[in-house]
Amino acid sequence: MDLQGKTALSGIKVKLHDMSLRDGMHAKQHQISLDEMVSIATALDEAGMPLIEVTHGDGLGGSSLNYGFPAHTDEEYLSAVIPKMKNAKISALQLPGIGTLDHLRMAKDVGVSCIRVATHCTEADVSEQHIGMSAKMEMDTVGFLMMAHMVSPEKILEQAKLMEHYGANCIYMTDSAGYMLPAEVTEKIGLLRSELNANTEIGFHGHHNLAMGIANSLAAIEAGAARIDGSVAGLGAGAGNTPLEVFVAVLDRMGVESGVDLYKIMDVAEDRVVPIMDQPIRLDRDALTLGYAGVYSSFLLFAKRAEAKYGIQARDILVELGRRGTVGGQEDMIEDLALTMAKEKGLI
Ligand SMILES: C[C@H](O)CC(=O)C(=O)O
Ligand SMILES: [Mn+2]
Repeated sequence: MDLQGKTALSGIKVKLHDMSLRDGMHAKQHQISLDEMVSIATALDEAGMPLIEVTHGDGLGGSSLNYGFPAHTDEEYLSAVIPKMKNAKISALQLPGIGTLDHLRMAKDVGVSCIRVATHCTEADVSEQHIGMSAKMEMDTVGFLMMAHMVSPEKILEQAKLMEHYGANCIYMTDSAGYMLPAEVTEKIGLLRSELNANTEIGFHGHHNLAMGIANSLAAIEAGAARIDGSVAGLGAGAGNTPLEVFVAVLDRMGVESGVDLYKIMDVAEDRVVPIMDQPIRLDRDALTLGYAGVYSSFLLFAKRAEAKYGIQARDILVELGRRGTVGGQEDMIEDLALTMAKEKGLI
């Protein structure tokens, strides 16, 4: 049975980038074992996934009281996975201020091919050193602008141009809160595509907090994005990332070439990723609140833990975090806020 119809995207090629073993680390409180990492990464490689990200959820050097201590160091994870890859390239995320240039050198030494330097969407200027060094080491160098719903298309473009100028060969527009609707993705990616250098690739990283992961990723491709992030079975922060096995099925139906085998990636989801989940990745009321209120997806488990500790509903904490315009890096404010709210309510 021919399941494909001809669509406006037929024949387009897109590069998928798996986040299960990096963004998924948030959902696993950074406790994925080495065996689980290797088992999922080798199955993804076998399925034809071209790029796989591996590190602490908050990138190289994320291991800390603020972000959470992982089961293993980044170097241990990377050194376990990279030698097992037949075709897939491994990327590492790096947030300046968390990851250092020494982490970057370590990543290069153990065989990481792609460095993604992430900053808040108004702070690209802090990425100059990291992007510059990664480009100098001739790595695939990506600038990753987080919480991109908080600013105008023109601001995103201004920040993207800085990253491009520092040496990034690809710029990501990142919907960290899963807040965006397709029209916003179209506008922002479209502006980047028309104004950045023609040989600079554009990427999109979505979260599924309003169930828009697939629709937003399609809008991004239509507007000119060549790389799309997602994670198998959606294993990622909040309601997870764009679920890759679903996205591959949709791309197949649309005639878009991803090079990923649909049945094999379905099996990775079912047989390897779902069994390691601590809780089902689903749009519960708290994950939905992230998307509705525009809150950083990694805050979800922090808010749930604060609810358990102080008796304030995670939803109320998240709404207040959104109202205050908090961004990644302010994880310590969550407990502080819950404590204040509990005192105001006379709970403690
Ligand atoms: C450090 C964050 O988890 C990066 C990311 O995946 C996002 O902003 O979304
Ligand atoms: Mn993310």
